[in-house]
Amino acid sequence: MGSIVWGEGVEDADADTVYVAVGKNAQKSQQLLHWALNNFSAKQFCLLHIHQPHSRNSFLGRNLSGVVPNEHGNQSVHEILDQYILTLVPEGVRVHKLLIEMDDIEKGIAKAIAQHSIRCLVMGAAGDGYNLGKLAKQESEKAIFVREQALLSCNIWFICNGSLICTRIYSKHTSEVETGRALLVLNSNKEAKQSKKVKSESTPDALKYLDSDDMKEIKSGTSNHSLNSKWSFNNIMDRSKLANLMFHEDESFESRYAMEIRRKEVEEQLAKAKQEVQKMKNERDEMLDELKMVQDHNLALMNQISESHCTETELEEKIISAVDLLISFREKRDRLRIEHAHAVREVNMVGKIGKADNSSYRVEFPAFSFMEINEATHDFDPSWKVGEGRYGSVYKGLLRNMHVAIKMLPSYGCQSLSEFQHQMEVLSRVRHPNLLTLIGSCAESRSLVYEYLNNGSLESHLARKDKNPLPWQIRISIAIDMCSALIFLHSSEPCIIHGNLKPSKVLLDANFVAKLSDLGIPSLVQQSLDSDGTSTICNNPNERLAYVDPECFVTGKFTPESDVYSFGVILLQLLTGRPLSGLVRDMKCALEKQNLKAVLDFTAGEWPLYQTEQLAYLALRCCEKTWLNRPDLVSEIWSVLEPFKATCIGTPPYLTSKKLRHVPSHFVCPIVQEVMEDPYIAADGFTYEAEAIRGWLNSGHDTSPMTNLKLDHTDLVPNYALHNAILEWQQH
Ligand SMILES: Nc1ncnc2c1ncn2[C@@H]1O[C@H](COP(=O)(O)OP(=O)(O)OP(=O)(O)O)[C@@H](O)[C@H]1O
Repeated sequence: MGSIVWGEGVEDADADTVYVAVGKNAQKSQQLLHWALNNFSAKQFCLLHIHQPHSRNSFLGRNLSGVVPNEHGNQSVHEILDQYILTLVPEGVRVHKLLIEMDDIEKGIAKAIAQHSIRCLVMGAAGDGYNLGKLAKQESEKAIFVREQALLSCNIWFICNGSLICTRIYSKHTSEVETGRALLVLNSNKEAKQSKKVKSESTPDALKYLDSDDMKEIKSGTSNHSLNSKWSFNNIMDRSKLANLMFHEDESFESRYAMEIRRKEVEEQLAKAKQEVQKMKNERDEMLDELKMVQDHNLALMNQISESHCTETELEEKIISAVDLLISFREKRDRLRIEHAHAVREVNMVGKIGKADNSSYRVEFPAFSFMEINEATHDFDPSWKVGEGRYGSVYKGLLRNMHVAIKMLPSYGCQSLSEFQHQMEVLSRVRHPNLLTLIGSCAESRSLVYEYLNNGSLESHLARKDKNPLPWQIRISIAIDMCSALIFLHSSEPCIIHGNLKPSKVLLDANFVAKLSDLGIPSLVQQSLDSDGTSTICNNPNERLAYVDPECFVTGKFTPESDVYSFGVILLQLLTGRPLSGLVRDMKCALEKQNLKAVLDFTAGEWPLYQTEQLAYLALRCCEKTWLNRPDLVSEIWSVLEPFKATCIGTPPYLTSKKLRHVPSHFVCPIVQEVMEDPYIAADGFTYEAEAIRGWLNSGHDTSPMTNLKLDHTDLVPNYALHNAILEWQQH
């Protein structure tokens, strides 16, 4: 069915305009208009009338007093509406008119709401039922869309007899419809509360602060009113039914709309989820790429590691084979050295055999005449006498430009000339850096010519303690020198026993190198006294017997252990500087009390206590009465003394004392006792003057000049470091 719309000033209407639906009944319409004017503060109102042209109860033709319609039609409706406005509306309030021609009032109202975006509508509640929902259903989808766009919501106030019956929200897509329905049926406080939420700006002042209780009152008021007027009540119920019906018809549309909204939301969520999934896929792909890279890298590293392992194994094998090769080369080198040494020896032997005179093999041993001896000693001037012992006087002398010490043997030990010379030859072959060198002899005067040592004997140094006491380093160095000489003697073939070891027989050279003197003298002298030729002791009961092995008094014979005993006593004297009496006892006592300091001679300086204690125990063992309990010279005594070599031989502080030592001892060749010009290291580890050690080796020796032990080889290595040190020292 078509419709005609007349609007006067409607184009000026806005969202705040309050529409009042006026009908055929002038009284009710006036009540509506009154109520709207009283309850809305809006400045614009619009009278909405649905004209039913084909109805016999048409509004047209009636006047305010309900007169019959005339033929002027629409013009009359406007007049009537104008009359409403003139009589009811106060000044300052604008009122428009909206006239819609349609046979169905509900459709007309719905159309007006949709077309004019009515937000606020006041209409009668006791009139004919307006089925707004039906209208909505009949509208086309396009119309629905238009209405949804234009009509967000429309508040409808239902007025009956000048009072508000209920309010309703006409909407297609909000839950406010629910609220509207709740208000319409007026059956709960909760619903009334919800109604409060839907108040628009156009809500009448009277309703603005309505709560559930207010709504209850409205309900009760309405109910009371309905009780008073059955017609009104029934009419309201009809309206309620109508509204419910309208609502249910709207419900399917609402649900579709809700579903559409939901669908859109779901689609949006789905799109978001898809984006997320895509993003995660991308991330996963990136991570997979990275993982692949890492795996590749890992594989490459593993390959490298395995290659490294292979290389390592190969290198290890190479090292092992190189070591094997080195060992075999060394063995070969050693074999060659031995062969070389043998070859050299054989060459020397052949050379010697080739010489007509076998005596040339003998060490050249000067024989001095009595005249020379006499001259050297200035006619045995007592002022040139340096000492006198049991076996004769000792003179200092200058013989063939050499400073010598000449020992005059007693005449009672007279031997034949040949015997004396033979004995001299034997003694002259016994050479060691720590043995007083026998330079020559004078058979005529039965004198022996020795190198002269200008630092006197150990006895004299121990006796004058107050004047320049020997430092502990020199004392230990002396013990080392003595031990070295004894090892040499005892290891000689045949074994040579000193047999008269005591401090007076330990002479010190300019460098405080100790040299044992008087080797073989007792036997030389005793041979003439004792027919059996063995070494026996003189039974003089004096102090010198303190150095004699107690077992010799029982057996009457000297043994290598006898020298060890004497060495022990001298070592105790070196440590303590004490007289012989009670020396062993005091040392034992001190060690038992762990108070070595009590007996040590601290004029020698600060002894290294731990090592010194070792020496003290060693000395006591040497002094054991039973020779079996005494320590072995090489394996025990030397092993204790040797570590001191680095500290005590050729090192400060005593070397720095020019008063004591002018030349560092390690600059001096142990064989020739002169500062070395061309130092060479032999197989024994000692350094010698090249010419001296070569002479030693060439004369058939294969033993160390220092230890008399067999040399591993006869190779000599130049000692450049020592050579430089000597040169540097000589320059200063
Ligand atoms: N080569 C020498 N250089 C310097 N002084 C020496 C030399 N030989 C001996 N003397 C000195 O002569 C002193 C006498 O020594 P000698 O060996 O004759 O007798 P002794 O050892 O004192 O006693 P005895 O021989 O009766 O046991 C020594 O104490 C020493 O001072």
